[in-house]
Amino acid sequence: MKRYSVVICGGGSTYTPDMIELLCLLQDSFPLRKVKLYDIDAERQEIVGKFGEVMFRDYYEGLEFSYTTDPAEAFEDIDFALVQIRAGGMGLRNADEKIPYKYGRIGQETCGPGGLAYGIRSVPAMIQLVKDIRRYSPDAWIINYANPAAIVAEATKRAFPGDTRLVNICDMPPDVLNHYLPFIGKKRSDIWPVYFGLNHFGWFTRLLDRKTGEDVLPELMDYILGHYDEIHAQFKARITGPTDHWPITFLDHLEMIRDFPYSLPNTYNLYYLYPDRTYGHYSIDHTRYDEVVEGREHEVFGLCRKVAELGHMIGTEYDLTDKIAQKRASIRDLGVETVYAANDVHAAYLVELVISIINNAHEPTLVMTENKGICPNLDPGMMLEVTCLAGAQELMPLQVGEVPAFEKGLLENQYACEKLLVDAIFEHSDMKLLQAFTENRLVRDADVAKKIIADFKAANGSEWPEFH
Ligand SMILES: NC(=O)c1ccc[n+]([C@@H]2O[C@H](COP(=O)([O-])OP(=O)(O)OC[C@H]3O[C@@H](n4cnc5c(N)ncnc54)[C@H](O)[C@@H]3O)[C@@H](O)[C@H]2O)c1
Ligand SMILES: O=P(O)(O)OC[C@H]1O[C@H](O[C@H]2[C@H](O)[C@@H](O)[C@@H](O)O[C@@H]2CO)[C@H](O)[C@@H](O)[C@@H]1O
Ligand SMILES: [Mn+2]
Repeated sequence: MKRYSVVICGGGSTYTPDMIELLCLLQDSFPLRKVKLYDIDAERQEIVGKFGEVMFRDYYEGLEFSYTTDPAEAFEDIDFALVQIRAGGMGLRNADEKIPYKYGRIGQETCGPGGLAYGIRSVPAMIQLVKDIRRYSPDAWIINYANPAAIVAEATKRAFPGDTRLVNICDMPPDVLNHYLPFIGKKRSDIWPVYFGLNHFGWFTRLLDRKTGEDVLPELMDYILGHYDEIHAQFKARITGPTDHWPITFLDHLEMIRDFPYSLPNTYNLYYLYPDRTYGHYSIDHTRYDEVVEGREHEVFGLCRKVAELGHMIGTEYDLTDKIAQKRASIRDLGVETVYAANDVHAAYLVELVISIINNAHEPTLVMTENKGICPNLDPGMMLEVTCLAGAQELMPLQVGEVPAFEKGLLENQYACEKLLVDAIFEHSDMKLLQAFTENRLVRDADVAKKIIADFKAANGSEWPEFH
């Protein structure tokens, strides 16, 4: 079997250690000859790079591993670029999330005004990154997680028209399935999902059993509504404290399902449909940024430093020998647990896509792709997150059909906002920038938009492009 070369862009990402572990677990399904990390922050990346040196030395015989800040070194001779950069870093995520609260608006990483500011940084960063990758490895697959994925997808659609090996993905929809499918005795690999929406604003409308073709979403909805109090208590019991973001999110999500019990929504829909409730989860003094720095970043980097200090994982409390031996079978049987307090479905979802591509397996995978009639009553230019069959040459979208009035109204408004923002970035247009912020359901008011934009401009300094 061919052995592949992979570069992880954003090597200093808190998700990289989990990704490295998964690559060790999947040596048979996704055999590698080379793994490189690439980042613009050498110091941050070195924390993960030193960890990767130990893990790969212990568990990946013959693999060539390195980490660099040099694009030429990073992008020469690669088959897959796995992208998880954070343009502007966590410091500006803090600004994205705190500034809107100053004006009574939700501060969130990818939604609302914070997501728009994030998009203003991510678009130029991603366009440069793709250009750099294409310069050295024109045929490499670029699988992108960098957010805000909806805005990045809209911008890269325009900047790289026809680039069928540039794919934007999100781990939220599979995470929603991981939370609910077990209620009907299923897991993700048992079903073909039918989903539509923009990234972080979508709905599952059918869940087709891969054996029988039967739509099991009605069964799942019946189960949820029939056992609502029991599930609510179960989800509530998972909340360990006021900063336990995901269990709190999924409790709100369960209540949203009860209000709109005909489809399975994305958790991010909560921001748009329940803005008062989601606004109240945070404040100008404390947002998700604080929880991530105190939580995932602290835990993951602490672990990386410990393993680097030990110089080995084999024979220590971090030994993965048994787990690797057990898991080397297949991605499909991969349990979602990992040794890290951080993420699970994040790495698994991306590698599942890659394995489908290298095997030309045409697995059903949610990715962002141009509408062009998939949902005929939505703007044809929308970068819709829909089910595509992932093959070696391209990802082929499944048709969805007309969407209902409620979802159509929400998505057309959100797309107008995202499209205007990308217009503003490409045209350096102050007017379109103000229109994009004012259009957004979480801003709505031009006076508020002007104040938020002014504060974002000050906070972003040189990271904020010229608008006139
Ligand atoms: N699509 C999804 O569903 C999904 C899921 C989880 C995380 N993410 C995204 O993945 C990214 C990483 O998340 P994180 O919390 O680990 O971030 P992080 O801040 O921990 O790490 C991001 C890394 O990217 C680096 N970076 C920034 N700009 C870069 C550039 N131009 N070139 C190379 N490296 C660059 C930073 O120096 C940093 O080391 C974020 O954009 C996050 O929003 C997306
Ligand atoms: O607030 P963060 O940095 O913890 O997470 C923001 C990201 O949240 C989603 O990714 C989730 C993922 O869906 C969940 O299963 C688990 O792995 O945690 C991830 C992040 O913690 C969302 O899809 C991303 O776009 C966000 O960046
Ligand atoms: Mn996402």
